[in-house]
Amino acid sequence: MDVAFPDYDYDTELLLSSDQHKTDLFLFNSSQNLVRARGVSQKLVTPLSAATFRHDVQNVFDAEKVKGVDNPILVGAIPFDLDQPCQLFAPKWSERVKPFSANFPAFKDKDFSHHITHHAFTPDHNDFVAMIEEALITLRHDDLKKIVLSKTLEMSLDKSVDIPRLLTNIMGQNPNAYHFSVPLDTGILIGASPELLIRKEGNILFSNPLAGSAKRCKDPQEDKRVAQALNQSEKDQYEHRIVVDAIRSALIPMVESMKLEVQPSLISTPTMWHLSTEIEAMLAIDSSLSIFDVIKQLHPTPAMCGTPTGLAHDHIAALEPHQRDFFSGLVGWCDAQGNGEWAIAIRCAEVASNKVRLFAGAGVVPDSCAESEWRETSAKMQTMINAFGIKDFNNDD
Ligand SMILES: C=C(O[C@@H]1C=C(C(=O)O)C=C[C@H]1O)C(=O)O
Repeated sequence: MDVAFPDYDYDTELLLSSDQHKTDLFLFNSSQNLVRARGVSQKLVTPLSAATFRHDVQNVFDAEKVKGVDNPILVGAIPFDLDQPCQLFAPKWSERVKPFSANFPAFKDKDFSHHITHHAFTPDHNDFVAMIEEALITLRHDDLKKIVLSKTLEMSLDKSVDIPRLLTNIMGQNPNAYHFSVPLDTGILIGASPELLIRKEGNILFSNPLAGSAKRCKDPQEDKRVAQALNQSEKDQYEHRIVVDAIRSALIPMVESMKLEVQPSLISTPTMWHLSTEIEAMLAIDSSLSIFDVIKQLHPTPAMCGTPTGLAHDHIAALEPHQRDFFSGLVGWCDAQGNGEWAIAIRCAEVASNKVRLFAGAGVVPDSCAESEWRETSAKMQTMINAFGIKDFNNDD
């Protein structure tokens, strides 16, 4: 396939080379940075919640510096549950360059397609509805205010997935997303997330939480109506406010100042509308906080978990029949100065040869409807279904 990357003085052959299928190639692309890394110099699996985490990170960076790496980085994935092991690594080779420009060409690789030979939702449609209804009872009688519940779709495909082509297609179909391809022990975590938990550059923090969603429509007028309805939906505004309030409260003790929009704005992906709030905050100039310290205070936000966090976490463990692992966790990178960028691992797939697992979650508040949440999660999965070029599958069933 012939793809031109404008304003990009880089060897795209190498970027999208077939080496991507090797389990040691990492990519993270945002509007600010393109980080690529290859080869594992040191692994770091310490859970973020462990008392030794900060120390272990420092040891990795110190050892890299001894090896002669001037500005070492750590890249990889952090699980949804911070008590579980991370999969981070200091790469043998890495670079952080200008990202693909905003002119990144939207395109679709029409010849890239897959057929599903077997699939299974966990929970299935009936069990999902029962799970949401159980959550709704708890929401009405407990201190729980919001909970995010999810489903997974496991698929066997007719052929092994060509990861570089999948990544190209993901980027072409979702030009404004956070693109990532992260090697895990069990496969490759790859996707186009619309949501940034945190970016840190010096003492400036930036977060862009999303919550409140609607499926986009093909008809432009209907699509506009859907967006307006989302903007005016009290249920979705409430769902969104919970997330923004939680992030603001977590940041306040750490920062000197903060700027955020009073009202959320509407953003769209090719498949979804979302309510979005941009939050910018300044740490004290002499702050020694690293991006991991900030993540520990923020993650999981009520966009991925619920509120109050601990209670929502316990209910998720009790209600969801599957393990989330890295889904709704974080993917990104961090340097030795504590800067970095971590997107939320959603609209993504875990791929191992021809086996694929998708995931989608939705925020549940007292006014939620179980069937609507099933449809919302199906619509969210469509990002990756489209990226794989899967056409003969109605994921709403
Ligand atoms: C959990 C997902 O999405 C999250 C949940 C949203 C919601 O409940 O409205 C919106 C965006 C994300 O914060 C997902 O895509 O799987």
